[in-house]
Amino acid sequence: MLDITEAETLLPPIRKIALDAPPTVAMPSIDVDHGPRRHRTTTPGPERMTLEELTVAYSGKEAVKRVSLPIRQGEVLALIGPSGCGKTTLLRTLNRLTELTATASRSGRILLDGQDVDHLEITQLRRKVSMVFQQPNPFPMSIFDNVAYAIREQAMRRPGKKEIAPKVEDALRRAGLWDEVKDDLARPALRLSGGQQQRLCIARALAVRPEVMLMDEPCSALDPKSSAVIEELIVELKRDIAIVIVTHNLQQAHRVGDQVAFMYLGDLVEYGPTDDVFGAPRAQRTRDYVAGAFG
Ligand SMILES: Nc1ncnc2c1ncn2[C@@H]1O[C@H](COP(=O)(O)OP(=O)(O)OP(=O)(O)O)[C@@H](O)[C@H]1O
Repeated sequence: MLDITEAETLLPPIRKIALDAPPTVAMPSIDVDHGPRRHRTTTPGPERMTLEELTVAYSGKEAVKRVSLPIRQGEVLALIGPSGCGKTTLLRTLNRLTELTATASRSGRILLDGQDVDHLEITQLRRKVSMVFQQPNPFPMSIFDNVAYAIREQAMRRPGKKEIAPKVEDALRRAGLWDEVKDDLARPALRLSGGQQQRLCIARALAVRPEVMLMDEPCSALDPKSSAVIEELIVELKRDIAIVIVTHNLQQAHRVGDQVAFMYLGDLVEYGPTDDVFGAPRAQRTRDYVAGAFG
Protein backbone atom coordinates (compact mmCIF):
# COMPACT_ATOMS: atom_id res chain seq x y z
CA MET A 1 0.00 0.00 0.00
CA LEU A 2 1.21 3.51 -0.75
CA ASP A 3 2.57 5.59 2.04
CA ILE A 4 0.55 8.81 2.38
CA THR A 5 3.50 11.02 1.45
CA GLU A 6 4.34 8.83 -1.54
CA ALA A 7 0.72 8.97 -2.64
CA GLU A 8 0.77 12.75 -2.46
CA THR A 9 3.55 12.98 -5.02
CA LEU A 10 1.34 11.11 -7.48
CA LEU A 11 -1.56 13.51 -7.17
CA PRO A 12 -2.49 15.67 -10.14
CA PRO A 13 -1.56 19.35 -9.75
CA ILE A 14 -4.27 21.45 -8.21
CA ARG A 15 -6.34 23.04 -10.95
CA LYS A 16 -6.23 26.82 -11.00
CA ILE A 17 -9.46 28.78 -11.18
CA ALA A 18 -9.38 32.47 -12.03
CA LEU A 19 -10.51 34.62 -9.10
CA ASP A 20 -12.68 36.71 -11.38
CA ALA A 21 -14.40 33.70 -12.92
CA PRO A 22 -18.17 34.27 -13.09
CA PRO A 23 -20.07 32.63 -10.25
CA THR A 24 -21.25 29.15 -11.11
CA VAL A 25 -25.02 29.06 -10.88
CA ALA A 26 -25.56 25.36 -10.30
CA MET A 27 -22.40 24.93 -8.17
CA PRO A 28 -21.35 21.55 -9.53
CA SER A 29 -19.05 19.45 -7.42
CA ILE A 30 -15.30 20.11 -7.54
CA ASP A 31 -13.01 17.72 -9.39
CA VAL A 32 -9.80 18.66 -7.57
CA ASP A 33 -8.22 15.66 -5.90
CA HIS A 34 -7.12 16.54 -2.38
CA GLY A 35 -5.72 13.10 -1.77
CA PRO A 36 -6.75 10.25 0.47
CA ARG A 37 -8.31 10.75 3.90
CA ARG A 38 -6.76 9.52 7.10
CA HIS A 39 -10.29 9.75 8.28
CA ARG A 40 -11.46 7.19 10.78
CA THR A 41 -15.11 7.67 11.36
CA THR A 42 -16.04 7.98 14.99
CA THR A 43 -19.46 8.86 16.21
CA PRO A 44 -19.38 12.54 17.09
CA GLY A 45 -19.32 12.86 20.84
CA PRO A 46 -20.62 15.65 23.04
CA GLU A 47 -20.27 19.27 22.02
CA ARG A 48 -17.27 20.37 24.06
CA MET A 49 -17.13 24.00 23.01
CA THR A 50 -19.62 26.35 21.47
CA LEU A 51 -18.75 29.67 19.88
CA GLU A 52 -21.55 32.18 19.77
CA GLU A 53 -21.11 35.31 17.66
CA LEU A 54 -17.42 35.45 18.58
CA THR A 55 -15.74 38.68 17.53
CA VAL A 56 -12.10 39.56 18.20
CA ALA A 57 -10.53 42.91 17.35
CA TYR A 58 -7.03 44.38 17.64
CA SER A 59 -7.13 48.13 18.41
CA GLY A 60 -10.77 48.08 17.33
CA LYS A 61 -10.09 46.42 13.94
CA GLU A 62 -12.00 43.15 13.69
CA ALA A 63 -9.88 40.07 12.95
CA VAL A 64 -12.65 37.53 13.68
CA LYS A 65 -16.24 38.53 12.93
CA ARG A 66 -19.29 37.04 14.60
CA VAL A 67 -18.21 33.41 14.29
CA SER A 68 -20.56 30.73 15.63
CA LEU A 69 -19.44 27.09 15.63
CA PRO A 70 -19.66 23.84 17.57
CA ILE A 71 -16.49 21.92 18.55
CA ARG A 72 -17.26 18.27 19.18
CA GLN A 73 -15.38 15.39 20.74
CA GLY A 74 -14.73 12.64 18.21
CA GLU A 75 -14.10 15.18 15.47
CA VAL A 76 -11.22 17.17 14.09
CA LEU A 77 -12.18 20.68 13.09
CA ALA A 78 -9.77 22.10 10.49
CA LEU A 79 -9.56 25.90 10.23
CA ILE A 80 -8.45 26.96 6.76
CA GLY A 81 -8.19 30.23 4.88
CA PRO A 82 -5.62 32.60 3.40
CA SER A 83 -2.99 34.32 5.50
CA GLY A 84 -4.39 36.96 7.84
CA CYS A 85 -8.00 35.67 7.74
CA GLY A 86 -8.12 35.18 11.52
CA LYS A 87 -7.46 31.45 12.02
CA THR A 88 -4.79 31.82 14.70
CA THR A 89 -6.67 34.61 16.43
CA LEU A 90 -9.76 32.42 16.61
CA LEU A 91 -7.73 29.46 17.91
CA ARG A 92 -5.90 31.47 20.56
CA THR A 93 -9.13 33.01 21.77
CA LEU A 94 -10.54 29.60 22.66
CA ASN A 95 -8.30 29.33 25.71
CA ARG A 96 -8.14 33.09 26.21
CA LEU A 97 -4.56 33.46 25.01
CA THR A 98 -5.47 36.58 23.02
CA GLU A 99 -6.02 38.29 26.37
CA LEU A 100 -2.23 38.47 26.60
CA THR A 101 -2.32 40.97 23.72
CA ALA A 102 -3.06 44.38 25.23
CA THR A 103 -4.81 45.73 22.11
CA ALA A 104 -7.11 42.72 21.72
CA SER A 105 -10.79 42.89 22.64
CA ARG A 106 -13.50 40.27 22.36
CA SER A 107 -17.29 40.00 22.28
CA GLY A 108 -19.63 37.05 21.91
CA ARG A 109 -19.55 33.91 24.02
CA ILE A 110 -17.32 30.85 24.25
CA LEU A 111 -18.82 27.95 26.14
CA LEU A 112 -16.89 24.94 27.44
CA ASP A 113 -19.24 22.11 28.40
CA GLY A 114 -21.99 24.71 28.54
CA GLN A 115 -20.10 27.04 30.87
CA ASP A 116 -18.91 30.49 29.80
CA VAL A 117 -15.09 30.38 29.68
CA ASP A 118 -15.01 33.86 31.24
CA HIS A 119 -16.36 32.29 34.44
CA LEU A 120 -13.62 29.67 34.58
CA GLU A 121 -10.35 30.11 36.38
CA ILE A 122 -7.70 30.63 33.68
CA THR A 123 -5.41 27.72 34.67
CA GLN A 124 -8.45 25.44 34.82
CA LEU A 125 -9.48 26.57 31.33
CA ARG A 126 -5.99 26.05 29.90
CA ARG A 127 -5.81 22.60 31.44
CA LYS A 128 -9.06 21.61 29.75
CA VAL A 129 -8.25 23.42 26.51
CA SER A 130 -4.57 22.87 25.79
CA MET A 131 -2.47 24.18 22.95
CA VAL A 132 0.25 22.84 20.68
CA PHE A 133 2.19 25.47 18.77
CA GLN A 134 3.74 25.66 15.32
CA GLN A 135 7.34 25.37 16.56
CA PRO A 136 7.94 22.49 18.96
CA ASN A 137 8.79 24.15 22.28
CA PRO A 138 10.01 21.55 24.78
CA PHE A 139 11.46 22.89 28.02
CA PRO A 140 15.25 22.65 28.39
CA MET A 141 14.99 19.66 30.70
CA SER A 142 14.75 15.89 30.37
CA ILE A 143 12.05 14.07 28.39
CA PHE A 144 10.58 12.78 31.66
CA ASP A 145 10.58 16.19 33.33
CA ASN A 146 8.89 17.86 30.37
CA VAL A 147 5.81 15.72 30.87
CA ALA A 148 6.12 15.51 34.68
CA TYR A 149 6.25 19.31 34.85
CA ALA A 150 2.80 19.60 33.27
CA ILE A 151 1.38 17.00 35.70
CA ARG A 152 2.95 18.66 38.76
CA GLU A 153 1.72 22.08 37.65
CA GLN A 154 -1.90 21.05 37.84
CA ALA A 155 -1.71 18.77 40.89
CA MET A 156 -3.19 20.03 44.16
CA ARG A 157 -0.20 18.65 46.08
CA ARG A 158 3.24 17.84 44.71
CA PRO A 159 3.20 14.19 43.59
CA GLY A 160 6.37 12.10 43.92
CA LYS A 161 8.25 10.50 41.04
CA LYS A 162 6.75 7.05 41.72
CA GLU A 163 3.25 8.42 41.49
CA ILE A 164 4.00 10.47 38.41
CA ALA A 165 5.93 7.90 36.36
CA PRO A 166 2.87 5.92 35.12
CA LYS A 167 1.19 9.17 34.09
CA VAL A 168 4.27 10.24 32.15
CA GLU A 169 4.37 6.85 30.45
CA ASP A 170 0.68 7.04 29.59
CA ALA A 171 1.05 10.50 28.03
CA LEU A 172 4.13 9.45 26.03
CA ARG A 173 2.31 6.33 24.82
CA ARG A 174 -0.74 8.33 23.75
CA ALA A 175 1.55 10.70 21.86
CA GLY A 176 3.15 7.73 20.09
CA LEU A 177 6.61 8.50 21.49
CA TRP A 178 7.05 5.94 24.27
CA ASP A 179 8.79 3.21 22.27
CA GLU A 180 11.34 5.67 20.93
CA VAL A 181 12.28 7.22 24.29
CA LYS A 182 11.49 4.67 27.01
CA ASP A 183 15.11 3.56 27.40
CA ASP A 184 16.45 7.05 28.04
CA LEU A 185 13.86 9.27 29.67
CA ALA A 186 16.63 11.33 31.27
CA ARG A 187 17.84 12.48 27.87
CA PRO A 188 17.55 16.23 27.27
CA ALA A 189 14.38 16.90 25.28
CA LEU A 190 16.21 19.36 23.06
CA ARG A 191 18.28 16.48 21.65
CA LEU A 192 15.19 14.86 20.13
CA SER A 193 14.38 15.33 16.44
CA GLY A 194 11.87 18.03 15.47
CA GLY A 195 9.08 15.48 14.99
CA GLN A 196 9.85 13.81 18.32
CA GLN A 197 9.93 17.20 20.04
CA GLN A 198 6.49 17.99 18.65
CA ARG A 199 5.16 14.63 19.90
CA LEU A 200 6.70 15.39 23.28
CA CYS A 201 4.81 18.70 23.30
CA ILE A 202 1.65 16.78 22.46
CA ALA A 203 2.43 14.35 25.33
CA ARG A 204 2.88 17.34 27.64
CA ALA A 205 -0.48 18.71 26.53
CA LEU A 206 -2.14 15.30 26.93
CA ALA A 207 -0.67 14.72 30.39
CA VAL A 208 -3.19 17.06 31.98
CA ARG A 209 -6.08 15.19 30.32
CA PRO A 210 -7.52 18.02 28.22
CA GLU A 211 -10.97 17.91 26.66
CA VAL A 212 -9.96 20.04 23.70
CA MET A 213 -6.61 20.30 21.96
CA LEU A 214 -5.80 23.36 19.88
CA MET A 215 -3.10 22.87 17.26
CA ASP A 216 -1.64 25.82 15.40
CA GLU A 217 0.00 24.46 12.25
CA PRO A 218 1.61 21.64 14.25
CA CYS A 219 3.39 20.14 11.23
CA SER A 220 4.63 23.23 9.44
CA ALA A 221 8.14 22.95 10.93
CA LEU A 222 8.37 19.19 10.29
CA ASP A 223 9.49 16.98 7.41
CA PRO A 224 6.79 14.99 5.54
CA LYS A 225 7.48 11.76 7.43
CA SER A 226 7.18 13.39 10.86
CA SER A 227 4.07 15.25 9.66
CA ALA A 228 2.50 11.96 8.63
CA VAL A 229 3.16 10.54 12.12
CA ILE A 230 1.53 13.57 13.76
CA GLU A 231 -1.46 13.36 11.42
CA GLU A 232 -1.99 9.70 12.32
CA LEU A 233 -1.78 10.68 15.95
CA ILE A 234 -4.38 13.42 15.54
CA VAL A 235 -6.81 10.95 14.01
CA GLU A 236 -6.20 8.53 16.92
CA LEU A 237 -6.59 11.17 19.61
CA LYS A 238 -9.89 12.55 18.41
CA ARG A 239 -11.71 9.59 19.91
CA ASP A 240 -11.15 11.00 23.38
CA ILE A 241 -10.79 14.71 22.80
CA ALA A 242 -11.99 17.42 20.48
CA ILE A 243 -9.26 18.72 18.17
CA VAL A 244 -9.07 22.04 16.37
CA ILE A 245 -6.23 22.41 13.90
CA VAL A 246 -5.15 25.47 11.94
CA THR A 247 -3.45 24.52 8.72
CA HIS A 248 -2.35 26.15 5.48
CA ASN A 249 -2.05 22.73 3.94
CA LEU A 250 -5.32 21.94 2.19
CA GLN A 251 -4.41 18.31 1.70
CA GLN A 252 -3.71 18.03 5.41
CA ALA A 253 -7.08 19.61 6.25
CA HIS A 254 -8.69 17.12 3.89
CA ARG A 255 -6.75 14.19 5.35
CA VAL A 256 -7.47 14.81 9.01
CA GLY A 257 -10.50 17.11 9.18
CA ASP A 258 -14.00 15.84 9.88
CA GLN A 259 -15.40 19.35 9.79
CA VAL A 260 -13.81 22.26 7.98
CA ALA A 261 -14.25 25.97 8.65
CA PHE A 262 -13.14 28.29 5.85
CA MET A 263 -12.41 31.85 6.93
CA TYR A 264 -11.83 34.93 4.82
CA LEU A 265 -11.01 38.39 6.20
CA GLY A 266 -12.34 37.40 9.61
CA ASP A 267 -15.63 36.01 8.31
CA LEU A 268 -16.58 32.38 8.61
CA VAL A 269 -17.50 31.85 4.97
CA GLU A 270 -18.31 28.17 5.17
CA TYR A 271 -18.45 25.44 7.78
CA GLY A 272 -19.41 21.83 7.25
CA PRO A 273 -18.29 18.23 6.77
CA THR A 274 -14.94 17.94 5.00
CA ASP A 275 -16.36 16.14 1.98
CA ASP A 276 -18.92 18.90 1.45
CA VAL A 277 -16.53 21.83 1.87
CA PHE A 278 -13.91 20.27 -0.40
CA GLY A 279 -16.19 18.47 -2.83
CA ALA A 280 -19.28 20.66 -3.15
CA PRO A 281 -18.75 23.98 -1.39
CA ARG A 282 -21.68 26.36 -1.21
CA ALA A 283 -19.83 29.67 -1.52
CA GLN A 284 -17.90 30.74 -4.59
CA ARG A 285 -15.02 31.99 -2.46
CA THR A 286 -14.67 28.58 -0.81
CA ARG A 287 -14.66 26.94 -4.22
CA ASP A 288 -11.88 29.22 -5.40
CA TYR A 289 -9.83 28.64 -2.26
CA VAL A 290 -10.11 24.86 -2.12
CA ALA A 291 -9.42 24.70 -5.84
CA GLY A 292 -6.15 26.53 -5.20
CA ALA A 293 -6.98 29.80 -6.95
CA PHE A 294 -5.60 31.90 -4.08
CA GLY A 295 -4.01 31.41 -0.74
N1 LIG B 1 -1.06 40.94 17.95
C1 LIG B 1 -1.70 41.53 16.94
N2 LIG B 1 -1.85 42.87 16.90
C2 LIG B 1 -2.51 43.47 15.89
N3 LIG B 1 -3.04 42.81 14.85
C3 LIG B 1 -2.93 41.48 14.83
C4 LIG B 1 -2.24 40.77 15.87
N4 LIG B 1 -2.29 39.44 15.58
C5 LIG B 1 -2.96 39.33 14.39
N5 LIG B 1 -3.34 40.55 13.95
C6 LIG B 1 -4.10 40.84 12.73
O1 LIG B 1 -5.31 40.10 12.79
C7 LIG B 1 -5.63 39.56 11.51
C8 LIG B 1 -5.76 38.05 11.64
O2 LIG B 1 -4.46 37.52 11.95
P1 LIG B 1 -4.26 35.98 12.27
O3 LIG B 1 -2.82 35.79 12.62
O4 LIG B 1 -5.27 35.54 13.23
O5 LIG B 1 -4.58 35.33 10.85
P2 LIG B 1 -4.20 33.89 10.28
O6 LIG B 1 -5.31 33.49 9.39
O7 LIG B 1 -3.86 32.99 11.39
O8 LIG B 1 -2.88 34.22 9.44
P3 LIG B 1 -1.65 33.27 9.09
O9 LIG B 1 -2.25 32.15 8.29
O10 LIG B 1 -0.76 34.14 8.27
O11 LIG B 1 -1.04 32.80 10.36
C9 LIG B 1 -4.53 40.01 10.57
O12 LIG B 1 -4.98 41.17 9.90
C10 LIG B 1 -3.38 40.33 11.48
O13 LIG B 1 -2.55 41.34 10.94
